[in-house]
Amino acid sequence: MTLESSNMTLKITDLVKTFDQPGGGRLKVLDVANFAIASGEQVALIGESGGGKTTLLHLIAGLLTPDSGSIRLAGTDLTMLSEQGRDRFRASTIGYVFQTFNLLPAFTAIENVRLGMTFGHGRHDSHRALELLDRVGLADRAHYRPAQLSVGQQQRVAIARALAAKPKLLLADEPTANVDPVSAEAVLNLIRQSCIDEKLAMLMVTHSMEVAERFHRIEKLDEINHAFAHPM
Ligand SMILES: Nc1ncnc2c1ncn2[C@@H]1O[C@H](COP(=O)(O)OP(=O)(O)OP(=O)(O)O)[C@@H](O)[C@H]1O
Repeated sequence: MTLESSNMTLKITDLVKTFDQPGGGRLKVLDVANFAIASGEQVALIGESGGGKTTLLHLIAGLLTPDSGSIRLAGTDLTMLSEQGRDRFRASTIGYVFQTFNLLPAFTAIENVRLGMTFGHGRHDSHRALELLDRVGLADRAHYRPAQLSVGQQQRVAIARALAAKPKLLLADEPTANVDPVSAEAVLNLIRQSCIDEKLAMLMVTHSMEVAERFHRIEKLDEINHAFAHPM
């Protein structure tokens, strides 16, 4: 492994992704020659609606597979793994914060956080789960279910869950889109500080230039993606 690649948490090369179109034919959504994130680096991803930002995050998370190209994450090429292998790798290597939180409604805050560890660590570590809830300011809400929490609190639980398995890369897809402006500020600061504390690299999709400007680097998808709106 070269010095350069050892310092990279993520390295994407010649990535192509197409989708079947409902009316027939395929749409090439992504064609990215090179994209990398260094360890500990915080990158904001901006781009037009429908430009392929979520698709890129899903490929990095191994939730989708590319048509061609490679996605190296913490030294492993995702495209070489089976679906089961990708699931296991994702659980231990990636934290994902969604726009819609995706908490399980029947479980309490601490149970939701512990669920983030189930596959990653193969065990439930209640001490770390409580520590994470404490970090997001919700130690006193550990036994509340999502419906008993405010929207901003729910997103903070989701952040704690994303950190639970000690991942190497945090993916966040417009994590502040559904919270009020005051909570959005708190959620954003929390994600960024948590990544520093946990020595995590981060890729966050945002529509806000004001938010993006606080990151180490801004990546404009439309500039690195040569497939933008390219019907085949
Ligand atoms: N499963 C799918 N089947 C067919 N087309 C898809 C599928 N998923 C996404 N697409 C298409 O891929 C393109 C990119 O979608 P994607 O959700 O990645 O965009 P985005 O940049 O995240 O958009 P937004 O900012 O609006 O959330 C869109 O044109 C969409 O219609």
